[in-house]
Amino acid sequence: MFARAAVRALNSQPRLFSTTAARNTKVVVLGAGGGIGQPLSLLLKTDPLVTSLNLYDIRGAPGVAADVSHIDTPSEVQGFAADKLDEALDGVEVVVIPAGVPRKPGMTRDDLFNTNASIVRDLASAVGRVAPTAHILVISNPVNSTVPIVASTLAKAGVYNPARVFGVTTLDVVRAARFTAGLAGVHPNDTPVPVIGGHSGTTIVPLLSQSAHGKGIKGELYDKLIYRIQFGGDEVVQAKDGAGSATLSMAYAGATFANALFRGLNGEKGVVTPTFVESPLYKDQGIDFFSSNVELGVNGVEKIHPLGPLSAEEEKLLAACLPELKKNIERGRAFVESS
Ligand SMILES: NC(=O)c1ccc[n+]([C@@H]2O[C@H](COP(=O)([O-])OP(=O)(O)OC[C@H]3O[C@@H](n4cnc5c(N)ncnc54)[C@H](O)[C@@H]3O)[C@@H](O)[C@H]2O)c1
Ligand SMILES: O=C(O)C[C@H](O)C(=O)O
Repeated sequence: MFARAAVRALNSQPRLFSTTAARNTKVVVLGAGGGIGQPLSLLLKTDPLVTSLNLYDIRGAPGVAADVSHIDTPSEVQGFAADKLDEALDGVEVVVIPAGVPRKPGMTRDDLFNTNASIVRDLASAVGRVAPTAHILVISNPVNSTVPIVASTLAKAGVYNPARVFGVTTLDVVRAARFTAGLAGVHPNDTPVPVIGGHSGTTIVPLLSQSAHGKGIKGELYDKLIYRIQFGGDEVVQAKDGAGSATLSMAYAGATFANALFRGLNGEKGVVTPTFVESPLYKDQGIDFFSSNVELGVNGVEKIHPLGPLSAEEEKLLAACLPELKKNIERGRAFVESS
């Protein structure tokens, strides 16, 4: 069904579904009945590295599971109703969380905080209790705050391992490659663009200077491309006109990142992609979470790569990113502390 790309080296564009060998991976999707959850569950069902797929939501997961389970791939699918969260988490190695409300036109991701913070905290708390060694992939917005919420919730329970908590920023990487390829007139596979920082507006920092085809884009075209990558989410929110935000491209991005993690857990070397994790890069400025190229391995986060050389424009983008990111992270942390 999907082109199987060869093992990707540093800075190459991650693709669905690269794999080198079979592996048993038990995965759960929390929020599987939603706009992202449904197509993401479909894609995970077709991932050859997934052997068991549990689908949980406060509504609709058993129906989605019955549907997806008919797809003729080897993995076993089970659906879990609202009161069966612990059963859904039992024995899982990877937890993917797209649960929570999406934006409507005029809203920022931060406007979702009041609803999604407690959803994510409560799910993280259940993961900490039932599957404390699982890897957690956070999709629910605002990612800049929900990842610190997951980390602080697990820390409170005494089970936090920073190598196992990931904010999924792959959609920014997917958009950067697609938009840059469109301008350069080349294939997106040939235009990987590292995207660093966080996942909202100006905290999204694309490093076009590190992209073979991006580095030649200058002036007004450069400004427009950066804006489009940073505010790609708004483009979809406006086009959907009140019916939500990106779901299909996000499902693709989520399945792509999950596959990269499965490959790392499988022992494959050189699996490198940007993700929002606890990071030493800006800790000296009080910023404990940051997205950058991360090597994924058998323990989750294997190595956080240095950013590499930045252009003068990128230094400016980063200067605008850091204070906003710091605020978002602190908001997430404070929420758990006061819970
Ligand atoms: N990280 C990213 O790049 C990215 C991209 C797109 C969307 N998102 C975010 O993903 C989230 C989901 O978006 P969507 O379009 O799928 O929304 P949606 O409303 O279509 O689906 C959300 C699902 O979560 C479920 N849910 C709510 N509370 C739950 C709980 N406590 N436990 C389990 N399930 C629960 C709902 O029943 C619903 O089925 C939003 O917060 C959105 O902003 C993130
Ligand atoms: O824009 C949104 O609210 C959803 C998501 O974060 C996106 O980037 O599409």
